[in-house]
Order: sequence, then C-alpha cells, then structure tokens
Amino acid sequence: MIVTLTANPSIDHTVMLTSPLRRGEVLRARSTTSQPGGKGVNISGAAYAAGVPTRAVFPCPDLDPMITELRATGLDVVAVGPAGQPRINTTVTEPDGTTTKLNGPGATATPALLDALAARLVQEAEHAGWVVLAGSLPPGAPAGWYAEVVSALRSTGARIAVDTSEAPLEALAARLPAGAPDLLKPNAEELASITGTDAATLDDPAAAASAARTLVDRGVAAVLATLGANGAVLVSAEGTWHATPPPTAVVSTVGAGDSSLFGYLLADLRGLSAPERLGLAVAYGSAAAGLPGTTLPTPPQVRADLVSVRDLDPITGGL
Ligand SMILES: Nc1ncnc2c1ncn2[C@@H]1O[C@H](COP(=O)(O)OP(=O)(O)OP(=O)(O)O)[C@@H](O)[C@H]1O
Ligand SMILES: O=P(O)(O)OC[C@@]1(O)O[C@H](CO)[C@@H](O)[C@@H]1O
Repeated sequence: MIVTLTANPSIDHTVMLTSPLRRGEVLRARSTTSQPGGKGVNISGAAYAAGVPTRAVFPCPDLDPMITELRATGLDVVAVGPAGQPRINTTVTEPDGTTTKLNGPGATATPALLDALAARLVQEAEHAGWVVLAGSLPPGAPAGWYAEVVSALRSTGARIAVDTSEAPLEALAARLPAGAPDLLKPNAEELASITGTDAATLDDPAAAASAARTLVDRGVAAVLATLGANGAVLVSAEGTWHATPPPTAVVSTVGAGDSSLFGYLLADLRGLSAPERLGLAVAYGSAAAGLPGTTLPTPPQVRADLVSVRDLDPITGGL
C-alpha cells in the first residue's frame, strides 16, 4: 500500500495554446481542462491505475467537488478537516511542449489541521509499505513541518519518500540526518538549491549524481534526482546510476516528476533491483510528459524497454 499526503492539494486548470505564449496578448486556446491535482494525489492516481493499493490523504472540506470527483474514479481518498478549499493551479502548454505553471497559494492551514493531518498519516502508515509526503506546504504550515512528520512516521514500519521544493525542502535538508527520508526526489533545480550547486551544471548526470551523493552522505537513504529531458540519476549506498528517457513527444510535463516517483515505488514494491527501479521511474516520468495536463500514465503507456540505464560507478559496480 502506498499512502500519499498532499498537504496543499489543487484543482489543475490546463490551457492548451495553439501558438507560442506571448505576454500581454490575447491568445486562443485549443482546449481548457480541469483535473484534481497536487503531487500526492497524482502519485495515488498513478498507483490506482497500476492496480497498487493506495490511499490519498489531504486537507479538504467534506463533500468538496474534488473529493466527489476523485471518489468517482475509484480512488481511496481521506479528506482531513476542517480545511479550506483546494487552490486553483493554472498550466499553460505550448505546441512545442513548453509548460508554464501558475500555482495558487492554497488555503491557510491551522495548527489543529496540521496536527490532525500528521496524526491521520501516522495511523495510515501502520499498514503502508511507503508513505509519500509530496508538494508545497499551505500557508500557515512551518517550513520544518515535513521534517517533523518524517520523525513522527519513524515509529511506524513504513518507508518514507519526500518530494517537495523551496523552503520546506531547504528546512528538511538543514536538519539532516534528523528527519532523513528513505527516498528524496528532487528535480535539478531543487537538488541545486540544497547542495549549493549551480543548477546549470546539473544537466550533466555525473555532476547531478555527485551533488545527490552529498545528501546520501548526510543520511538520506536514496536520492532519485530527475533531470527533465536528461532522465534521472539514482544514488544510494548500493551505487550510482543514470537512465536516459525514451524518445518522447512532450505534451505537458505536469505530473512527470510524480509519475517518476511512482514508477520507482512500483518497481521497489515488485522487488526489482536499483537500476530497474531507476529505469521504471524514468519510463513513467517520460510517459507522463507525453500526456496532456496533469494526466498520469497507465501501465501500457509506459515503455521501460526503451529506457537505457548505465552504471556511473563502473569500477566498483555498486555493491
Ligand atoms: N522533455 C522530456 N523528454 C523526455 N522525458 C522527460 C522530459 N521532461 C521530463 N521527462 C521525464 O519526466 C521525469 C521528471 O521530469 P522533471 O525532472 O522535469 O520532474 P519535476 O520537475 O519533478 O516535474 P513536475 O514537478 O513538473 O512533476 C524525467 O526524469 C523524465 O523521465
Ligand atoms: O505547488 P506544489 O505543491 O509544489 O505543486 C503542485 C503541482 O504543481 O504539482 C503537481 C504536479 O507535480 C500538480 O498537480 C500541481 O498543480
């Protein structure tokens, strides 16, 4: 079972343009869509599509349309309240696949709501293989809240994955090795921000791997650093690998990182090796990049056979 926490859920509005985005002009959209989103919700959606038991926990008012819509798909959803309504996040996609996001702040979380979320998560973690803490924190949540939740979850047997950014990620990194997760999934920019590296150098998988290694040295069990079109690297005590994506016609990269993280967890739950976990992560991420809006892939859309994985520690060959 994969339990996800989306501390700051969203309704994702996607505007698909027929021409490149030009600031200050009136542009015609080919289509506009609206989908429930937020990183944990997306991960649970991919898990549900793959037949993996999952439960999505997030703050939301009872009977909010987001809950009704997700439950109608069959997803197991736990709404914790009293909470404000999910924010609206807007995505603009251009014909060449360029994706621009405008994310709302989200409803303010009270200390009582944060305590209720953490308590519910600990309860759910008792029967989970993985708990995923994903996305930004809502206004009102202290930046160090994820680090506190990781510590609270340590009393359960569940392994913990974290995918966040900016202040919450920096707060988590600042407390290492306390609050260290079993898996951290930064993208290149996030990896740069917590390792004091220049993001521009992280297009090079070897440079990304050596930045990620500093986090493993500080207590994170494994780092899955996604590098957009450059694939991803996996760094752990077992070794270091880079995976190159399959040829991908990019439509919308929203949810690509979430899909990658799910691919990794799926491979882990299947007992696959570290390079196979990385390969499935990249296959899942690229499959999502080829789909519109926040749409997550189903297993037949995922081409793990077209991903190549190479060992970046060829001398030791890992363990
Ligand atoms: N242009 C692309 N071509 C092929 N695959 C891509 C491309 N962009 C992203 N991907 C796939 O998606 C994965 C995740 O991408 P990225 O590193 O951009 O994640 P992210 O920034 O966390 O995404 P998001 O937060 O938008 O969900 C990559 O590892 C890769 O497999
Ligand atoms: O503002 P956050 O919480 O960092 O990210 C939220 C978000 O951009 O992440 C998902 C894609 O990964 C989207 O469904 C959602 O809109």
